[in-house]
Amino acid sequence: MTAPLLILASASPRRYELLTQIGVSCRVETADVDESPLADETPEALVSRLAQQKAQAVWQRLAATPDGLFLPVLGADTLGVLDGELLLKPRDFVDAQALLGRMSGRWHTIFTAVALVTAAGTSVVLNRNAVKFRSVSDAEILAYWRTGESCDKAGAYAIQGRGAVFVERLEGSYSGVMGLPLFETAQLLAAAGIKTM
Ligand SMILES: Cc1cn([C@H]2C[C@H](O)[C@@H](COP(=O)(O)OP(=O)(O)OP(=O)(O)O)O2)c(=O)[nH]c1=O
Repeated sequence: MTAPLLILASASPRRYELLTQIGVSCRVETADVDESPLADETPEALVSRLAQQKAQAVWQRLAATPDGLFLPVLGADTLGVLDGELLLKPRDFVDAQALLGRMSGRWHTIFTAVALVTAAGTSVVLNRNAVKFRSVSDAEILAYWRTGESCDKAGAYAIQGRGAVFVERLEGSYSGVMGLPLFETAQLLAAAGIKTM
């Protein structure tokens, strides 16, 4: 087991897999962060703030421990936007049905922000993706809900799973929609001296 290069401040298994894909070994440490938007906060500001807060909360907790490793801490947040409304994780089937029904046949935006905290401070990058859904019937939405894939995903779908069948077109980063844009993440890590090759 190679020593972790960084701490991943995320419970998302997708983010762990994506970091592993580019050869970055990490240890997962999560922190509870209130993800509710501030008044009049834009989606871009919200997703960037949450990515930073997740990483900074873990950094501060580790720094306070006796063996505070001071390994860099990476955090991320993903959300969708359609007609100015946030597309977050569905609360239940009715919520998922409303989300996917609104997204059916239309373009929506998926934002993912990635934040890296090191002793030198915090850097953050924002990745923006445009996703076009084909038309999705109510019967398909119900069948999709029953797969269980919707519940822990922003926008109630997983592009890396069965949700791929809804995605007619993507302008941006597949890994960014999944929750960790690998090009931007590698750039962020390289700027902090963390090589992926
Ligand atoms: C749109 C989309 C989102 N997602 C996932 C990525 C994230 O895990 C989740 C968005 O919720 P987030 O709050 O960004 O992340 P999380 O709650 O899973 O983990 P943590 O807060 O601890 O970092 O949606 C996919 O897996 N595939 C997709 O196509």
